[in-house]
Amino acid sequence: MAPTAEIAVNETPKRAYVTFLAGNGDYVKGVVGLAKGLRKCNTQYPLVVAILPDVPDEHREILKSQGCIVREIEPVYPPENQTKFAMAYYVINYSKLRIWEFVEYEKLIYLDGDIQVFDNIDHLFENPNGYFYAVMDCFCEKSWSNSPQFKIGYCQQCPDKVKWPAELGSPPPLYFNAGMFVYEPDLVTYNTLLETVKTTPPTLFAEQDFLNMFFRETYKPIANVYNLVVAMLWRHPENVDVEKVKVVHYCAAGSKPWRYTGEEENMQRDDIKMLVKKWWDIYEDESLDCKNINITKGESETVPIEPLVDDSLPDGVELENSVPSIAA
Ligand SMILES: O=c1ccn([C@@H]2O[C@H](COP(=O)(O)OP(=O)(O)O)[C@@H](O)[C@H]2O)c(=O)[nH]1
Ligand SMILES: OC[C@H]1O[C@H](O[C@@H]2[C@@H](O)[C@H](O)[C@@H](O)[C@H](O)[C@@H]2O)[C@H](O)[C@@H](O)[C@H]1O
Ligand SMILES: [Mn+2]
Repeated sequence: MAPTAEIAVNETPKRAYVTFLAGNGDYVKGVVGLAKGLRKCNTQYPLVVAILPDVPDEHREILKSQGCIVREIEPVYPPENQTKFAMAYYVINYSKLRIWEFVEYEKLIYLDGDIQVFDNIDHLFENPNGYFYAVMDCFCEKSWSNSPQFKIGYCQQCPDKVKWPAELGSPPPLYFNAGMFVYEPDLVTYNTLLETVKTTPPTLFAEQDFLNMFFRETYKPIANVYNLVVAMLWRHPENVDVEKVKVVHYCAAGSKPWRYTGEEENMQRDDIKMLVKKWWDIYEDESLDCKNINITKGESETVPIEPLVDDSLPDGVELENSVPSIAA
């Protein structure tokens, strides 16, 4: 029956998680933590790391020893500009756009290196194709202070608290955080992205703003359990149930676990300390190191995936049904 088996294998849709690593600094710790966290929650899929040429060999070997698929990409730069990004280093984040070229995969989930996955989210791959799935961001942190939303005090997480002024026209379209998204790579989109970026004046949040503009028509919000931007804990606690959170995004100033000192604003919160410890528990767990894994062939622990029940979206925002697949 070999031919059927071969056809079956060829038709298996290739899926993976993908992250991005630049420079010779300490973000490699974030990616190692992410690789171990994905392993701990028994994902069926590999982690691809798109690296810039400046990532040193030593870091590349560390990632390979943790079972990552390491792929070097060329940088992508925005057009010459006088823009003051919210963070100067954001200019390198345009290189994330290269992951649309990974067309050997049918669908990918992108995760920033400062993200940790604490519960299996493989079911997100079952969401209907043709859309860009991501979690809505928050505009309340100081990093947004040069934005019109911040100056007005408007945030999409609580659109009724400070309403968008009618004189400014309709409220901005729903805006996602680009630290986590579900997408389908394809070369037409890839080439259009690269062409469009050449003529798009950069703005505060660099490639995050660009991706929000580019995918505005196909963006579908998913629950914040899939990308908890930690600032939500103090900016919109009413929208967060930390017990249900599956993915944590350590993007607030001072919250990167591998650099955590507890000195910055909000970093002495019990929930931040708990989430940083959760990250370290995985990072330091040697049983999760790739070389120590000895799954007997054919055995794998199926992770129960509880149905997503989320009532934390602001009124009027439709949530894409992230229907969990039944574990195979
Ligand atoms: O020096 C750096 C800065 C950023 N990144 C990558 O770019 C992503 C986006 O940057 P960051 O998460 O710091 O942005 P934030 O989400 O905090 O705004 C990181 O998660 C890393 O994957 C990196 O590899 N090296
Ligand atoms: O290059 C722009 C970056 O913009 C986003 O980070 C922001 C955003 O989350 C704000 O809402 C927070 O206030 C801020 O702290 C944080 O840095 C993405 O997480 C990151 O992947 C990347 O796209
Ligand atoms: Mn991030």
